[in-house]
Amino acid sequence: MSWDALSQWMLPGKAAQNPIESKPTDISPYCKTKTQDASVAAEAEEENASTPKAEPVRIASDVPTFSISGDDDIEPASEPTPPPVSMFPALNSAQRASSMAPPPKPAGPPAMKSPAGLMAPPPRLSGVQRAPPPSSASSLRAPGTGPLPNRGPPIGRQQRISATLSPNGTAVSVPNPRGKVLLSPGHSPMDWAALTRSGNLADVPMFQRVTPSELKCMTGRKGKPAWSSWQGKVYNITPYLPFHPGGEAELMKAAGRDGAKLFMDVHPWVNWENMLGSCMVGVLVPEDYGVKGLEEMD
Ligand code: HEM
Repeated sequence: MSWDALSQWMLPGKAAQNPIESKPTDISPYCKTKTQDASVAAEAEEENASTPKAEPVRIASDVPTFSISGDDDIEPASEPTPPPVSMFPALNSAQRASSMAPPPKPAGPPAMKSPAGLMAPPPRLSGVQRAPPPSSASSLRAPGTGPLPNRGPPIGRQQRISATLSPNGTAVSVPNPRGKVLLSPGHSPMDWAALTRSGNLADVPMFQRVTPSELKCMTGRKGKPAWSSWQGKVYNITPYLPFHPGGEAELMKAAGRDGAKLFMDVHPWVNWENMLGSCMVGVLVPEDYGVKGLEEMD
């Protein structure tokens, strides 16, 4: 197949007129904060105290001694400073004597304390059917109904082109002022070129003389073929309908009548005769063509 077959459908010198070509971070329960670290260490110390352990032999001189009131202001870094004892309210104050009631406990069942000091998980709702967890495979499954993505238009239906692919593969919306359609698979211009070479597509036994009223009859509806005339010749445009880049509906406007004006208004650079040569039915004759001939014979 050669592209030459397509270029011959363009009228010489007209192709150039074609405008187309041209919350702060969530910390996991396993990730402890500094305060959690301190409490966990305190718990561990308590546990150690209750567990009997072998005591190492200690030499009294190893124990460091400190003087609180002394001038020595160097504190050993290894010993943590004991937290200051709260002196408020004062030991002899009325507030202490009245002994304030503790804050009320929250209503509801007491929260279970887990060994790690973490909150217990919320109770499960009994009787509630849980939905299965979304699986990654479900997103790969084809939907039961509706169109599938990226499959193009349904076969047998033409759709106006409204998007194309950019060089990086993303869909780009483009204006389609010319009204081109997406042709269904197997109906490209190349396919049409191959079909026209395969034989005669006029669907008539021999060349016909077609009167205007006969042409008017061939509308492509009610089982009749669609014929159209161009410069005195009549063509069967039915086989070309699914191949027409402008869509079937547009082409059907020329059915049953002279299509020259419509054709030239849209694409004067297209070569009708070359494209539809194998669809030629015959020639257009005046309405009284046959009658006149018979009258002359009388
Ligand atoms: C009957 C013979 C016809 C033939 C052989 C024919 C052929 C073509 C071709 C080859 C194209 C593509 C043009 C391009 O890519 O530059 C086209 C497009 C188009 N045709 Fe036709 N056509 C015919 C009749 C008609 C008629 C009668 C109409 C309108 C009533 C029409 C409307 C369109 C439109 C809107 C487009 C898309 C826009 C464009 O390409 O300019 N065509 N046609």
